[in-house]
Amino acid sequence: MKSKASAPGKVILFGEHFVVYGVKAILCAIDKRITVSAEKTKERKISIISNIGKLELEKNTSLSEINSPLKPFYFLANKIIKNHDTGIEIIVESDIPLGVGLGSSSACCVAGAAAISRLFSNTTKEEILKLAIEAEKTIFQNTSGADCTVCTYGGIMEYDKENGFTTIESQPNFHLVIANSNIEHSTKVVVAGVKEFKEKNEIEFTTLCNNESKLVDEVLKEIKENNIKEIGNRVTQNQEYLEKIGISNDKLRDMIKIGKNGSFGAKITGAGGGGCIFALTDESNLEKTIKQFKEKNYDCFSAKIDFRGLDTF
Ligand SMILES: Nc1ncnc2c1ncn2[C@@H]1O[C@H](COP(=O)(O)OP(=O)(O)OP(=O)(O)O)[C@@H](O)[C@H]1O
Ligand SMILES: C[C@@](O)(CCO)CC(=O)[O-]
Repeated sequence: MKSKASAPGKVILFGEHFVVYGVKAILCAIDKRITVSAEKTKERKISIISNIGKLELEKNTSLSEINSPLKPFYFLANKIIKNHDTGIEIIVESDIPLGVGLGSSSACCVAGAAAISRLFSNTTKEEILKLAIEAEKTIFQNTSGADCTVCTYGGIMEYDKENGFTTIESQPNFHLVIANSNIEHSTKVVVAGVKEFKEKNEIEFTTLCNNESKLVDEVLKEIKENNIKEIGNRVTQNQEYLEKIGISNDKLRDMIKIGKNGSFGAKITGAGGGGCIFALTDESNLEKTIKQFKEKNYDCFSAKIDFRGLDTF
């Protein structure tokens, strides 16, 4: 028997990094996916095959001995098959570029948790999300849980660490143009850098958290009114807060300048330090924005909101 699951990547529209410290964020899932298939095997090993490499280990290997980006899959498989007399083979297929802020790790953890657990029982989305966050913590202990949540449920949502998520019911008519700096980041490393900034600048960081929190509340009102111009201004304002915490660089600033030129606003999305930015557009300025990135030889594509979330088949 084979079990298959897929989960979308994501864009953080507002609130990355501040969400780790309890501020509300706004996120949406995007139409790029990771698909994981899992199959029981007679050989009692855990084997993982992905476009980024392979890992094959005996059951019950200590996690501290595993130095592989495939560790979250091993963690999930070992936890789930612990009491079953079986091995497992996992295959990962991805169309989400890795380490650029589009939630590849969360999509892996969500699709992995679903594909593996559903070989044994009919796990709910809630249970899968819990497993996925545990798996993500094997590579990035401090995760806010925001990314796994939106990859599980899809759509557009507000999220905070204490209260979890609330779906945003109004479906704004915007398009996102995502441009990739092709500078890979490690979310864990960038988040650690922000922690250092916070510790050295406690007062400034608290002010930034308060400002971000107000900004997110205003955006939630503007989304209801579909006021795209105003939402775009908030995107640009949010980027200023991200500049202050040190996760931007010259290339990202150049991309944001290009993005802002044709669109309603542009900012980094995800951890930063590299990775992607997005520009907020609608039908009126979508093509122009894409053209401007292409003219400067930036890798870019338009993304739609994914409303499917986790899919199992
Ligand atoms: N195709 C893949 N196959 C296996 N593992 C993958 C794949 N893509 C991503 N991963 C997992 O996700 C990790 C990258 O996660 P990281 O958090 O650094 O970036 P991201 O999730 O793409 O960005 P962000 O967290 O900012 O959205 C990899 O080290 C690996 O563990
Ligand atoms: C940087 C961060 O806010 C988002 C990464 O996509 C980290 C997190 O929320 O776990």
